[in-house]
Amino acid sequence: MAQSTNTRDLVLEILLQITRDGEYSHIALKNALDQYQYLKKQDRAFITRVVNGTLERMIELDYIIDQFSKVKVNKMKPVIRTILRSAVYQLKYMDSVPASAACNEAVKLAVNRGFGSLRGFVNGVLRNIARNLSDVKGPPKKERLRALSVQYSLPEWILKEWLLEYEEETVCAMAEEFLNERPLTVRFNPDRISKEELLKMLKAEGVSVREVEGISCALYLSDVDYLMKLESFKKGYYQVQDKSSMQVAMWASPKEGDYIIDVCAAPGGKAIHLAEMLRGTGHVEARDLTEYKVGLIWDNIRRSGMTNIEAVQRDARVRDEASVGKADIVIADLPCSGLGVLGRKPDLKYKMTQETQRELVKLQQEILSVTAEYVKAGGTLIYSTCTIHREENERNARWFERQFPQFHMLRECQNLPNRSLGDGFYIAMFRRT
Ligand SMILES: C[S@@+](CC[C@H](N)C(=O)[O-])C[C@H]1O[C@@H](n2cnc3c(N)ncnc32)[C@H](O)[C@@H]1O
Repeated sequence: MAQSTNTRDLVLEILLQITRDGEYSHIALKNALDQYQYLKKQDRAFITRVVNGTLERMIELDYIIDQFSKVKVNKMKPVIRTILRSAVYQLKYMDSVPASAACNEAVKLAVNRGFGSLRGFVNGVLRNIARNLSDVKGPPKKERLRALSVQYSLPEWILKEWLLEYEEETVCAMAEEFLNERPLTVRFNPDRISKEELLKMLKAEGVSVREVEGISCALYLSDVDYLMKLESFKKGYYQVQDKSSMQVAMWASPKEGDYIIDVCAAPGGKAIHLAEMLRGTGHVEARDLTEYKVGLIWDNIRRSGMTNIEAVQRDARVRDEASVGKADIVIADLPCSGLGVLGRKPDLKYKMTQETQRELVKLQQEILSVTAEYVKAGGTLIYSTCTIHREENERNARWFERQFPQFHMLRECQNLPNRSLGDGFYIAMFRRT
């Protein structure tokens, strides 16, 4: 693989945006790949792989670097530590990159970024790592948390929390799962295109497709270079949506003519699924907080071709008098710590803190209290998150039942991240009596 310094500079820039400037990984990557559409397919794949891989394995990479550098990673300048991290990722996890290329290109990057005085340091640390990588031992087993943290690149506080709630075997299986490559899952609208026609179209576009067991309108796509460029995507035949998140509309099972409010809907996956299930009848109001998010929903609505759905800017914490007692179904797919989707958004594990998690539990309760009122008698409320943290899930559901006895729970489910089930996800369905 002969990636140029420019490609690696792009990797460096994206990683800095994420780790130094706080941008979300999926947004930083998407913006860069949108901007550099002209790059060769293999360069784009290299950028995606190194950015995601470096984030996925960052704790382990830092541990390795710290074994060979006098200056510890957390004391380094952001540019230098980011160059070293992504170079060590290539050394350890990308057989296709020769060690000499990973080291030389890292030195060039440091020089180009104005750190010529550190070329000897970068070169020395990386060559030393390249020579001795196979001898690096993890922390001793007696430091159990630290050893697991380095093995799975998960912050210790997250592991500690999960170990209180799940068996160690389960925690390790989930942690392992987050490091596996995840398929791109899409849901197509059978009213717009038959499965046979879509499979034919995707094949002609060079995309490999696998069917999803148990969900006839879902497909796994691979060999996708740039989704937005595919005619099949632009025509709105399908939406990107994980298998577990498709459960929301399937559980809600709307009937023709239903009025549905999705109070936190962007980018619109579940709301559009519901609009499709209404088959042109009824109405879905897909709300979100900001103009930007509402714009994202509109983009997807337009692409989907559905006309029984609209996107509306509204703060779910603020009571909307006009909606009280009006909805057959309310979807509360609320902001959460997102620790069930670390396989897709690896940076979340470094951004999330216990304090933020606690604040999110309060926010979820606040939004549930306001929006539950929109459900009409006999109507349904679905609460969901993409996390596996019980405080945000089962315990919030119990809290809701105590606070709102006019609702009773019909069913709930905690999906743990798993290759066949999809992302980590929680759903609870309540009926208003
Ligand atoms: C888990 S995401 C929703 C995903 C969406 N249901 C889907 O299937 O595509 C949570 C959403 O809540 C939105 N949000 C956060 N605070 C909000 C608030 N106070 N009012 C409305 N939406 C809010 C976020 O902007 C984010 O888009």
